[in-house]
Amino acid sequence: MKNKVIGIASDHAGYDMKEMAKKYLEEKGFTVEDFGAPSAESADYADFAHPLGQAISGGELKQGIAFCGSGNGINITLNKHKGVRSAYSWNPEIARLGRAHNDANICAMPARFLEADQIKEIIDAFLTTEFEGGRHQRRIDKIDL
Ligand SMILES: O=C(CO)[C@H](O)[C@H](O)[C@H](O)COP(=O)(O)O
Repeated sequence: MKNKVIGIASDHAGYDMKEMAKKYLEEKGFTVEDFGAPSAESADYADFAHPLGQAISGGELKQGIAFCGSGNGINITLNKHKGVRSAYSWNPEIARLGRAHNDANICAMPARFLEADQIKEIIDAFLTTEFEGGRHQRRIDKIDL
């Protein structure tokens, strides 16, 4: 398990915010493993979500950040992977709750509906919040089929 490594993925619609977030995370001292998209050229979110989901599900990476235009497609795809809990995070409080209550291991955001500063705040909330455990662990234990 790589601890200070964060996986990141987007489609074309999330590409610019992915690049921005990658730089922000690197400035904070994280190593970022980029699963694409490689550019803002039209692409399909599942092609980049699945490799990130596999890395989290397989235990190779502990946490990830993901973007698509609305955030829906990439979030839906990531959550198909066993053990992945991708929280659809459109503001910092939702991201904080995703960690505190859901032990989310991926933070998925709607790139076309957020400014860069909002995304930085969401990432900060996601990365600095600990899982509370207790009753929330019992609930999480019931998620995977
Ligand atoms: O938001 C998305 C999926 O939930 C994608 O990022 C796409 O951008 C969206 O589906 C719109 O597609 P388009 O090819 O960018 O018009």
